[in-house]
Amino acid sequence: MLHVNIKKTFPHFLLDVSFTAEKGITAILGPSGSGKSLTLQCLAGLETPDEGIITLNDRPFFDAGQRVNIKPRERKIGYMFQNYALFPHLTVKQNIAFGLKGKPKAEVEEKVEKMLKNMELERYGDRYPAELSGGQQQRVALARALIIEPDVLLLDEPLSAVDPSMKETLEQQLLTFIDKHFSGVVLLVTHNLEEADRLCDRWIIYHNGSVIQLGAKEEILARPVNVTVARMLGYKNIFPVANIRPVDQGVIAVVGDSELFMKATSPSSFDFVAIHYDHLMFVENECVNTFDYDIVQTKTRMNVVEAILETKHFQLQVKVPRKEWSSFGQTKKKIHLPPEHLFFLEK
Ligand SMILES: Nc1ncnc2c1ncn2[C@@H]1O[C@H](COP(=O)(O)OP(=O)(O)OP(=O)(O)O)[C@@H](O)[C@H]1O
Repeated sequence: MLHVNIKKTFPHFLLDVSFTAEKGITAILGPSGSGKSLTLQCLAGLETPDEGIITLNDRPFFDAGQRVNIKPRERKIGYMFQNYALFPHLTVKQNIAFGLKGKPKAEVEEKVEKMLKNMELERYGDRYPAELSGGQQQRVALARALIIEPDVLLLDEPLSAVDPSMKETLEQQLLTFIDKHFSGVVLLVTHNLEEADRLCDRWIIYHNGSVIQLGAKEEILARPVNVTVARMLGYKNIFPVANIRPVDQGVIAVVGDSELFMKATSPSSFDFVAIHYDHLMFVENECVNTFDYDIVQTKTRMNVVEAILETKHFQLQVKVPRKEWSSFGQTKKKIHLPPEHLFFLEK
């Protein structure tokens, strides 16, 4: 298990993060400038934290208190940089061998040959990066990171430079090659929610140099801890709560001049109530949390309709498959907010 608890101060930025990561791929997800790459650099030993510790299975890489700071090479951390950062003047073989500098020639050659085979690059060893496709460059970068037989693999925005038409293929390819040839801790930095969703089951959410939520992806998606995380995850239906009162089997939240029944316990503090658009339901009959609506706006994207609905009390944003929209959304004119899917959010 990788254990990270570090602080690093710059004149205009404070990184103060604590998390653990186990075998498998964990996403570090957050907006630009939130400290994701800086964390990877501290892990790899390219930046030195001011305070804290970094350990892998209790082996310290860094411990400010004990004055431990293991050299980058000795940490056995594979690092795939943003945009791959391949050396343009070196061949594929030389790029892959880069991390083995100082090792006996025969050992280097043997390892490079094996890596070329593993990454299906046998025919490209003597080419230069500019003579490769995007997918081949990606595999060279992965080979260069894996050749040191790392215990931890760091991937910094591995798909950000990829042409959108190739993204899905290269994403799948990356996943396949990692699955086949690496079994340790992988940290994947991204600011792309869909990418994190497809590649990782565990997420660490960054904001302004701090971890604001971490855990299983499904739990984070279902229950973001605050409005910042909720907005990052694409929640649009977030309403300020004026007051709450406990009732039988739940809580009533006063939202504007309306009341919403929630299957929840009274929180100690509350600012907003939220619901994911997946949980909104078009209905015909009147029941609790059911509102008539007018359609204010619709946008059709591929097979999905995004619509803004206006009830007497608030606007709701829905996203439904086109088929469902034509059979329900346009005709039923009542929307239901299921009490079990409404939850409280803090600022
Ligand atoms: N060596 C440095 N000196 C001063 N400030 C730095 C240094 N390295 C990073 N920072 C600052 O730390 C902050 C976080 O940078 P970082 O590159 O980690 O962000 P990020 O989340 O990876 O962003 P992006 O997604 O855009 O790559 C930024 O405000 C950056 O300016």
